Amino acid sequence: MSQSLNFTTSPISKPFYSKPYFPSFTPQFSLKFLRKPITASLSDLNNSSSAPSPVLISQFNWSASDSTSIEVDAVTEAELKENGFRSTRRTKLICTVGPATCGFQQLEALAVGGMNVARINMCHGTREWHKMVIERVRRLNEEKGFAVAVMMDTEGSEIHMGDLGGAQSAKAEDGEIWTFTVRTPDSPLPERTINVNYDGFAEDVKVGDELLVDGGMVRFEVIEKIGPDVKCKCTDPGLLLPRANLTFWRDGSLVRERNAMLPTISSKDWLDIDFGIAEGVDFIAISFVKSAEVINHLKSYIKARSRDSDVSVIAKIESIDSLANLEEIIQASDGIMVARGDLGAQIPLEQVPSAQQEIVQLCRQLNKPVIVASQLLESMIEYPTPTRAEVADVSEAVRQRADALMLSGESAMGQFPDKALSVLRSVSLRIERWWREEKRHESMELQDIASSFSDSISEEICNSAAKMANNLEVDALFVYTKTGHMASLLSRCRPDCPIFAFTTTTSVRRCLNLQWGLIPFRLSFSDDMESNLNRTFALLKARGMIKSGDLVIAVSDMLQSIQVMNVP
Ligand SMILES: Nc1ncnc2c1ncn2[C@@H]1O[C@H](COP(=O)(O)OP(=O)(O)OP(=O)(O)O)[C@@H](O)[C@H]1O
Ligand SMILES: CC(=O)C(=O)O
Ligand SMILES: [K+]
Ligand SMILES: [Mg+2]
Repeated sequence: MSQSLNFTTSPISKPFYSKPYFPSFTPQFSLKFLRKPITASLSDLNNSSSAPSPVLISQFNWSASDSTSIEVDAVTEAELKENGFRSTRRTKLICTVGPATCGFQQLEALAVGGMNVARINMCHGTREWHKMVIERVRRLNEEKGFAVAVMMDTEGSEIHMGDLGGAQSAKAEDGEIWTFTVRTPDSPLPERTINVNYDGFAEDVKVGDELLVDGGMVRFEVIEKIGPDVKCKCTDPGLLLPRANLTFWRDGSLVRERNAMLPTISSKDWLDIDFGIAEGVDFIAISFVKSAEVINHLKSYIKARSRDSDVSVIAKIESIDSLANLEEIIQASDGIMVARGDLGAQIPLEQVPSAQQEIVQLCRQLNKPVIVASQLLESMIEYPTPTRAEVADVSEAVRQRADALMLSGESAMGQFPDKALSVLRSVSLRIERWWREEKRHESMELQDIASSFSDSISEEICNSAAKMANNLEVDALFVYTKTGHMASLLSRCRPDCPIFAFTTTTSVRRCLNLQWGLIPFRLSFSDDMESNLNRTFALLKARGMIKSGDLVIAVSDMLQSIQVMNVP
C-alpha cells in the first residue's frame, strides 16, 4: 500500500506554481495504517548470505549490463544487519594509507573496519607506490565486495623540510644551533642541517623570526643568515619528522612574503593530478587553496581530460586566505576538508575550533560534504587507547554532524591503525545514537540553494521527505538518483533514519560514500517508480536488508515524487 505525491514537471510546467508552490507541507493521508512499531533490527532475520536468492547476483561478478542485481558494499551490509538499519553509522570514515597500512591484508582490515575512503598523500612516497595502493584498493572492491573510494591529496606549494637523508626522525634539543638551507642536498647532509624545499626561504626570513616546525611541535629562532644558510637556535625542543611543514612568524603574526605568492597547484602537483585522473581516483583534494579560481580552473581541466569519469574536487581549508574566501571556495568545490594540522599553524590554535564549526555549518548550508581532519586520535600513533580529550574531540565533530572524519598519521604510520579506526567507528555510532535518542540536535534552518525551478522542486521534496521521515519515524528513506544530487539534498537534512541511495553508476555510488547518512547502492533502474520500488524491495528482502512491514519514504529525481509505503 503506497501513498504518493507527485510533482510532474516539464519545461513548461512553471506557471502552475508560484513560490511557495509547496505550501507548508502536511501529509494528507490517514496515518493509522502507516504506523508500526519501530523495531527495525535485522539481526533476528535469516541471513540471506547463507541462502542466496536467485535474484541476488554475487558481488564478485558484477557486470554492468546486468539489470537484475544490486550492489551494496559488504561492510555496510554487515553493519546494517548487525545494528539494525536505524542504528547504522551515519558518519563516514577516511583513512590515510601509509607504510603501516599499504599491504593488501592491512587495507582489507581497514575496509572491514569501516573505511569509506582511502586517502593517499602525494607529499610522501613515489607515484609507483601510490599506484600500487590504488590498485590494491580497486582489487579489494572487486574481489571482496567493498566500495572504498580513493582520495588523492596534493602536496601543494607549502614550505617543508627535506627527508632528513633517509632518517626516520631527528631530535632537536633546547639551545642547539641548526642550519636550514636551500642548497641542493649534498648527501650525506652535515650534522644538524635541514634542507628546505622553497628557494626563497633564505630571502624571506629575517633575524629574530620564529620558525615553527609542524605548527609549533618544535620551535627555532633565526639568529643569522649566511647566503643560502639560515642558522637557528632551538627554543622548543622536539622530534623533527621527514618533510615536516615549516612556517615563520614575526611579531606574533605569520610571515607572508613571497611565499604567499607560491602557486596553489605546483608543477609537481599538475603531474600528480594527471596521474590521479589516469588512475581513476574518485576525489582529488587540493592543499592550501586560497581562492575559488584555482578550483574552477582544475575542474575545467578535469572535465577536458576525463570526459566520462567523474573526479570530485575537495578544497582543503588550511590557510588564512582560504578562510577569507570561504563561501566562494565552498561553492566552487565538490567538498571541503577542514585540514586542522596546517590551519593550526596559520591561525592561533584557539581559533581552530570555531573555524571548524563555521566551516562545517556553511558546508551543510551550501550542500557540500565536509571532512574534519587531523590529530583526531594523535596519541594512538603510539598508544592503543585514545585520550579522553581525543574522544571528546571526535564526539564534537560527530555532534556537529560533519560528513566524514579522517585519520592521518594514526593510520599511515601509527602502531594501531585498526584500533584507531574502531575508536572512530564506535564513538560515531554512540554519539549519533545518543543525540538521536535525546533529540538533542538543534534543528538548522536550511537556506534555499536551488538555482533553477526544477532544482527548487527537488530541494522542497527532500526537505519535506526528511521532515516526514522524522515525524512518521520511518525506517528508511529511499532515493533513486542518477547524478546523486537528490541523495545529497536528503543527506543535508540529516534525517533520523538512514538514506538508501540507489544510483546507476559505480563512480557516483563511490562518491556518495563520503556523505553523511547515505547508504549507496548501484542498481539499474527505469523511469517507472512502481517497478523500481518492487524490484528494490525484492532484492533487498532477498538479502535480508529489509522486511515486510518496514515503513519507507521513497523519492526520485526522474519523476519528482514522494511516496510513503510499507514494504509489501
Ligand atoms: N605514503 C607515505 N609514505 C610514508 N609516510 C607517510 C605516507 N603518508 C603519510 N605518511 C606519514 O604519516 C604522517 C601523517 O600523514 P599526513 O597525510 O597527515 O601528512 P602530513 O605530512 O602531516 O601532511 P598534510 O598536511 O598533507 O596532511 C606523515 O607525516 C608521514 O610521516
Ligand atoms: C590534512 C592536512 O593537510 C592538514 O591537516 O594540514
Ligand atoms: K598534502
Ligand atoms: Mg596540510
